[in-house]
Amino acid sequence: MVNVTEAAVEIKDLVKTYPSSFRRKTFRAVDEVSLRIQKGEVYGLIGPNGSGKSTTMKALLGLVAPTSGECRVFGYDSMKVDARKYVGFLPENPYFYKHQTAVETLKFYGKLCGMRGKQLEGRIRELLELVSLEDAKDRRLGGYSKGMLQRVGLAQALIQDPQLVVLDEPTAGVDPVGSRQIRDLIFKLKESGVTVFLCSHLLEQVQEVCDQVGILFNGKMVMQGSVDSLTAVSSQREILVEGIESMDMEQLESMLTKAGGKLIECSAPRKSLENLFLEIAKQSGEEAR
Ligand SMILES: Nc1ncnc2c1ncn2[C@@H]1O[C@H](COP(=O)(O)OP(=O)(O)OP(=O)(O)O)[C@@H](O)[C@H]1O
Repeated sequence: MVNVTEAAVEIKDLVKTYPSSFRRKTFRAVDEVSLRIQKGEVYGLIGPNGSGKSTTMKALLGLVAPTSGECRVFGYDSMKVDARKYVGFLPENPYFYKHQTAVETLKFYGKLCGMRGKQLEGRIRELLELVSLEDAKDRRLGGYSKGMLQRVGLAQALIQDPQLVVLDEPTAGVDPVGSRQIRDLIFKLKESGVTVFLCSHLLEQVQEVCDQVGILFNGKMVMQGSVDSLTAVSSQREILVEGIESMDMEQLESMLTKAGGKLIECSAPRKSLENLFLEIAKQSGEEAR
């Protein structure tokens, strides 16, 4: 059973060094990183290439041994087998046997987790429905698109009904329709109380889906907190007006000046390129493949 009194993830002063060829010095891929994820939260780790995101995740999963510091999953030391019972993982570049179908792949991973028979078959059915791959379940993965492969990867990560899911770039190489499906899946996981720890370069989606965000640069955690607290510009207010054909800008500006403010920008709002793309995809009846 998951320890209900513990945080889902606790990383304390994590350091991971690798040998560097330069004068036999070591290089710090992760440099005293600490973070805590409460149960049911979605936490996003962001940062440029090589900033230490994957290494932090791998240390949490016990796939790399920390040089110093500690990582705990529901209170269990990450290097101990107990910590892995409640965790699902989607690696950055998941490798699947291309000759297997989605059902065969999920059966393989389910068996690795000790699942068998009716329990495993039922779980596979549920997951194929969750990731919308029922129609393609008997096709070989060699013919799957990148978006479909990522969804098989997600189903694989969820096979043993984990309480914590670690997703390393879940939308890498996936088009906007596919990445929106993955975003919706993350929302579904959150709704069902699963804790999600992800890293991504799609900052708009991270902002949409995460409760907490950590920003890594050169292996160091430079900022972390709730998305709202990090993104709010507390000294400004945004007002969106509809139904005015022509506006006396001078009048508006003088009103704002009288109230002690200053008009910084006045323009028609824009939709994001992502929303525009999704609208067009919908209009042209594009089904996610
Ligand atoms: N096994 C290893 N041996 C040596 N150096 C490594 C090893 N694994 C990672 N590194 C180095 O550690 C640094 C952090 O790598 P990491 O993969 O954690 O970054 P990342 O933030 O996940 O990058 P990306 O966004 O490109 O996936 C990089 O400079 C990388 O080259």
